[in-house]
Amino acid sequence: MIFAGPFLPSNSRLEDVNIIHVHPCLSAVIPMLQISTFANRSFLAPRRGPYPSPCDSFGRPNRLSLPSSAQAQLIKEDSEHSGFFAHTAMTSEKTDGEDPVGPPIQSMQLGVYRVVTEIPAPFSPHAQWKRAKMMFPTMTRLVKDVYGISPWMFFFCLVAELWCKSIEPSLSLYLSSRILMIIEDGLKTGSPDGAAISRAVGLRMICLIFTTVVERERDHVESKMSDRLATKLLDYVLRSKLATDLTGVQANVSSAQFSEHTAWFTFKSMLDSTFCMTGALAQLFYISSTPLLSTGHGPAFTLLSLAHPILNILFKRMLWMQAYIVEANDPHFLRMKGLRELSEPKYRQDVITGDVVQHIIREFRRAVKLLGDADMSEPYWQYERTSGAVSHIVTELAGDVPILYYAGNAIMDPAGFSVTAFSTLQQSDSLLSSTFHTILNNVHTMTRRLVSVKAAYDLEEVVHKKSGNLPYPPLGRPREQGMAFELNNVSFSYPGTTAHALNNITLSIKPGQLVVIVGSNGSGKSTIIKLLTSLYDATSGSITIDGEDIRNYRLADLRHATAALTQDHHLYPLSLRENIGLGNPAHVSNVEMIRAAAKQGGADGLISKLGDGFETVLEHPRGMQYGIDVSKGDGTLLGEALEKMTKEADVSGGERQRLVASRTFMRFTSGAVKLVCVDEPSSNMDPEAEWRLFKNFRLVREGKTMIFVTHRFAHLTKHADLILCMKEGSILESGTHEELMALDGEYCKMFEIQAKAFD
Ligand SMILES: Nc1ncnc2c1ncn2[C@@H]1O[C@H](COP(=O)(O)OP(=O)(O)OP(=O)(O)O)[C@@H](O)[C@H]1O
Repeated sequence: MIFAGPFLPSNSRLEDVNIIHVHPCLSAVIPMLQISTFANRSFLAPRRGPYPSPCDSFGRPNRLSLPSSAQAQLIKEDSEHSGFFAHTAMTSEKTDGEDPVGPPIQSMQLGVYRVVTEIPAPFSPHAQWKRAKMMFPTMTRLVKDVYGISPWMFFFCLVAELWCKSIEPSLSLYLSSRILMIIEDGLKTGSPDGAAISRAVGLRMICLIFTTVVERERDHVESKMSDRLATKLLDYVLRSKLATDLTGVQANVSSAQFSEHTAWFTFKSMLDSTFCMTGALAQLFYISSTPLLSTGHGPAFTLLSLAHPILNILFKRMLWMQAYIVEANDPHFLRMKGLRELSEPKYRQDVITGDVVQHIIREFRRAVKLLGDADMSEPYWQYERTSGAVSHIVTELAGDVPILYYAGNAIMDPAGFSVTAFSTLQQSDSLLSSTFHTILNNVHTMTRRLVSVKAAYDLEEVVHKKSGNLPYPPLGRPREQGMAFELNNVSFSYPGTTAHALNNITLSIKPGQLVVIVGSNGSGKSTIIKLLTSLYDATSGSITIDGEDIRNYRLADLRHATAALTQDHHLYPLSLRENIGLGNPAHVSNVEMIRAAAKQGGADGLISKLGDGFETVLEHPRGMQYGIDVSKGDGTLLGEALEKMTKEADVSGGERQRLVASRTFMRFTSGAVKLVCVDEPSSNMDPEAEWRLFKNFRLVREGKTMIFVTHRFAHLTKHADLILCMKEGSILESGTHEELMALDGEYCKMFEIQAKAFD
């Protein structure tokens, strides 16, 4: 059970976050923290500004994410800390992994949770400047992107923010103090000036109405800008990610997490920080320069009002003010949770047929007993409680110091006491406190978010597999001939690993041959296919296609000439028509071709049974329907509505494989395919479907070299021109079925094991 903080955006999907598994209690905490956002226009504001908002201007929770290298470190140090729990302790983590990014991290145990945070670096102007310089190009590019969406909307946002964050709070403060002053004067003289009071109240009302209109319009425009920026950036990220080949994926370079609204939130944080700063300066100027307020006390009062937010920041431990990771690591707590999950419908059948109900209850009680009084409350609260009692009391008292100061002065010098000044200074205390918090929070979140935005922009720099210049098929080559391969001493290790998946493979595949690769698990069968289909380059040795080094050909041409079908291929979250049609994008709407391909893949029957036929969407994009505080089958009408909404057509595993295979048959309609690689695509198919599939492949083999990987010999090996029997990354035996049987070696042994089953 792991989750990452401070918060996930309400519109984020689980796969958008770096560390998955979001703690359910987070949803309970967010509204509580949202309540604490400060109403800075209140007439007589509460004494103490609350914590800075963890939400953006749309009320959506902020989101931060850790750099992937930090995760790697955390995962790495997992083992070092297992078994360490049930007390509060802080240890510094080593960050000596490869490619360390960001500040060092520290881990602490809070009850049943381990919490990992960054250790804030001591303030260093040089380091800050370096960091700012590093982020400057990202900031500039972001501002340009936002401006590019709509210049007038951009300027409207600037002006609206300037009004709402800088001008309006000071103006409000001025107007409310003016109303109070007139009232106070009236009380002193015994004849209140009704006209002046009405004018001042009217002005304040106008200001309030104007601000409300500006805010509404601003929210409207910002929401549009946010969506447009999101789609612009998503388009960019999509293009970059789709261009990333397996080498990049394997090296984890395309895993930059990017929630669609991150860029806008970053821009907003930049605006907010700037205008909050100018707003704070305006307030300070007003307090210290207004004669009524500055009767010797304004500046002192101003300084004292800053004590509370400063002490709060220095001493109050607030987990959500920083990026953090929480992991429930108490074994008894985890066991208790695991046992509790066994009551979910998913496990019903196993639990009932396994007759384990009593065991689960007994073990659950045992885990609860062993857990004892270990603190299970949310880590945010536990973290807050780790701050010392003295600093806590001092911080809270600091909030009252400005008022105590003023009250003391009122006793010493009653003539200089003014209720208006008292109230205005009290308001400004709250206002400054809140502004201060907002600035700090914004600067902090902006810095973190800029890292995500930079990661998204950096996707452009991902090193892709190099492409050669030679066209394929080479000019003058007979069009109806399959690919020919020569592998010479080929060895291969996957990126980031040292173990050889393939060892000194030497092999020759003639054009149009039907090759079958067999061998034990992990022997390198799929890896050979990945090299032949140019997903990876050999680590050493050479591979040629039609006598030319494979790396010299244009990658796009090779991909066009290759059809691959493996058990790792998936259905797309699109209609079945597109799922099959995309085998040949040029004919994605050609129903006749798609129907024929579906027949060859054995999927025609199942498609006709589905209500929407070829338009059925089996895989919907994730997270498109969800309920809050409602669950399917909870007995409410809402629960029932959710159930109907999320009910999707589904097919069996074997039927899925038939659909994916149909896409490969559609691919043949391009006429360009010269190599077909089929890697165990029929593991879930019934014997007849499997037999038909291989038969249909053999029927279209003309002009193509076909390579099959299989564990089931029956349908293929007797038709094979060449069988490769692999073991531990090497080719142990090669030849036809008869030749290998005559060898009486590994192949013969495997064949006989399968044949014996039928004796
Ligand atoms: N993406 C990867 N990263 C690192 N190592 C990998 C990767 N894929 C496979 N390997 C390793 O490479 C070796 C060969 O794997 P490969 O998938 O080619 O075996 P296989 O013969 O196809 O196995 P199976 O019959 O189980 O499908 C194995 O030791 C495997 O663990």
